[in-house]
Amino acid sequence: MSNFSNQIRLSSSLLRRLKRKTTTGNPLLLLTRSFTTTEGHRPTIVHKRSLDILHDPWFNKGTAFSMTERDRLDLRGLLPPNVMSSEQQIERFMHDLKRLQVQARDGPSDTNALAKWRILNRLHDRNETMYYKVLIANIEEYAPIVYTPTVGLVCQNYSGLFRRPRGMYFSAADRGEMMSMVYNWPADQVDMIVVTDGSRILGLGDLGVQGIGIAIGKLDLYVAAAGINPHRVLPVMIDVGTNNEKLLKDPLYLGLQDHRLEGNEYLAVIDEFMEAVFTRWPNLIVQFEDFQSKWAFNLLQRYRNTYRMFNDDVQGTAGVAIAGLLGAVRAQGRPMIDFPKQKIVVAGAGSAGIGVLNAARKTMARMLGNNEVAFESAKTQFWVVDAKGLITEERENIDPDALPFARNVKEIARQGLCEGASLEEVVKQVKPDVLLGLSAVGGLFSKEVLEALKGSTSTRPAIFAMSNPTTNAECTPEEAFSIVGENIIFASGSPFNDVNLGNGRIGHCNQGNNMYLFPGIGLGTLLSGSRVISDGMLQAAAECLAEYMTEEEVVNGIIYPSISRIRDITKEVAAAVIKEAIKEDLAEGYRDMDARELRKLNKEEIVDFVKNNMWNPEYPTLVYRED
Ligand SMILES: NC(=O)C1=CN([C@@H]2O[C@H](COP(=O)(O)OP(=O)(O)OC[C@H]3O[C@@H](n4cnc5c(N)ncnc54)[C@H](O)[C@@H]3O)[C@@H](O)[C@H]2O)C=CC1
Ligand SMILES: CC(=O)C(=O)O
Ligand SMILES: [Mg+2]
Repeated sequence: MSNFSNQIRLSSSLLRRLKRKTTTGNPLLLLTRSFTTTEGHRPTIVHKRSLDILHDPWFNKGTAFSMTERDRLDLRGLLPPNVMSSEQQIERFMHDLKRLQVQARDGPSDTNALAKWRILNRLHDRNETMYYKVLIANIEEYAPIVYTPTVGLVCQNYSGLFRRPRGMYFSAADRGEMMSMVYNWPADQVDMIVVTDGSRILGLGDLGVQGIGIAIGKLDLYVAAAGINPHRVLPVMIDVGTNNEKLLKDPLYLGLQDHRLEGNEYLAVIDEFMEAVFTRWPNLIVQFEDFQSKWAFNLLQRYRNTYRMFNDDVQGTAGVAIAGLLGAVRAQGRPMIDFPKQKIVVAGAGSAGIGVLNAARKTMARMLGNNEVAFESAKTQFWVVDAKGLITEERENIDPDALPFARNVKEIARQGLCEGASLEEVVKQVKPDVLLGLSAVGGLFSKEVLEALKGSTSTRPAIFAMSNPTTNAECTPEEAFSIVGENIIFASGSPFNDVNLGNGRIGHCNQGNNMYLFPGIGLGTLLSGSRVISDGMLQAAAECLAEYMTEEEVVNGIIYPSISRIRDITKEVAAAVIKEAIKEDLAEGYRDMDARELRKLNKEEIVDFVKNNMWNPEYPTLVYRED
């Protein structure tokens, strides 16, 4: 049946209902309006009324319910009589929120930030559409509140902040029950799950069940940046215990007070969860977030060829780093193809560091001819330093994931280095083009390390202090610009203000965070209908981000877009992911757009297809129907 005749059918049932319920307003006027309704404004059918609607953030519009809708949904008398526009609602809300900012002193991570999070969270609880409208319109200001750095503070304080539950909790105590309990979630369709086991939340370590905050924050960006419908996202916490002794002793801790499951017992819980969610929602995409490194790689290999899933810390971070590293090459006035000549020191060999190293090595190898020799030679561009210093082949009990990057001892001796050499020593001897931190150690790029970087052979040394949240950044932009020099390229994982270099010049602080990629990877995968997320799709996402920046921007030290452009870059990234899925013959299509139709689209049409499928925070017309 065409949309138009659908509308007629709806309209006549609407008319019957209006005749029964409406005491004011002209039903015919409403009927006429619904005749002109377009596809995008089709009414939303709801199966609840009255207070149940007002208490449901998915459907609630608060004071913006029109009088006819109040009658239709039995809301008359349950709201103050003045009907507000959504603009007026937001004006009132923002007035309240802005009052807090007056005394804010220390930037986004001070205590006012937590108060702002509370206010925003309360809005999310009562009116989801309005919440996302506020977030999207003010993304630059509130991304640091719903995401890093404040989300870290929220996770640390989650037991105290907990009011209404959001998302689902699967615990070790639910073994054998997950296949049925997954049906407790009210939505018949879920597109995106972000799941964590809370074992490594940002750089804050094991926060157990409190890690749910990061899944919620990431999904906020899925809605705000990628336009994933908020009714179809699900934050998940898998509580397999915690090894955080403080939480184990805290009587107010909300999670299981046992040590973490290990080995096969752990795997059995994650396996059961994956099977349950993909059984109920076969078209789902699952993003793994903030799993400690020992499980991050293992689970990625275990599931990536079977399920639509990816690990954001390993794969999303890698793509963002590659885009930034290519930007840094361009900023030196060199073509991207010169990337394989860069000397890169990486501090941190966990899930994020190793993910970046593998992806950077592959990118270099591709540029050098994409063969075994190129792959071997590319690895000599990296020096990896972890908690025990420079990693060489002499390292005892070396982590297998770090092994490919262990330096040859003889070769390193010629550079005046040895196993376990300090970061300062490595930087001094290597004179790298890039110093990249994913160590979770705040201040690791000390004055001495930054002084050593002054000896870099690059015309524009690049510093990536990517650890989160703010206090875990390896250095601040002020430290970097003042010690290494004004010509550097700087990026940090959490937002910092740009640095005033005097004489009207600005030291640009880029935010090098996987938020520029994961929403587009998820959206592109969803709309392509690919059943897996291939390396090629991830590479396409990274290249799209790299190419998004203009020559003028990179020359000025701007290697990532401003957060205010996150919805636009996400649309482009999603389109690039779809294009690659089509190229690799992985695309199976989405809804009416089957694989054959998808293959016919040109680049611009793919971008339009993405744009048309992004959810916008507009109130839909609600129509009640009994179950
Ligand atoms: N900006 C972004 O988009 C992202 C940032 N991250 C950040 O990266 C950090 C690390 O994450 P993971 O790799 O998963 O953690 P992890 O705990 O698995 O790895 C940390 C690594 O740092 C090393 N390390 C510790 N102390 C060190 C020191 N003094 N010198 C050199 N290395 C040292 C450890 O040995 C380990 O190899 C976290 O702070 C996280 O927030 C992670 C993903 C994305
Ligand atoms: C950004 C992110 O995913 C992290 O810090 O873990
Ligand atoms: Mg993460």
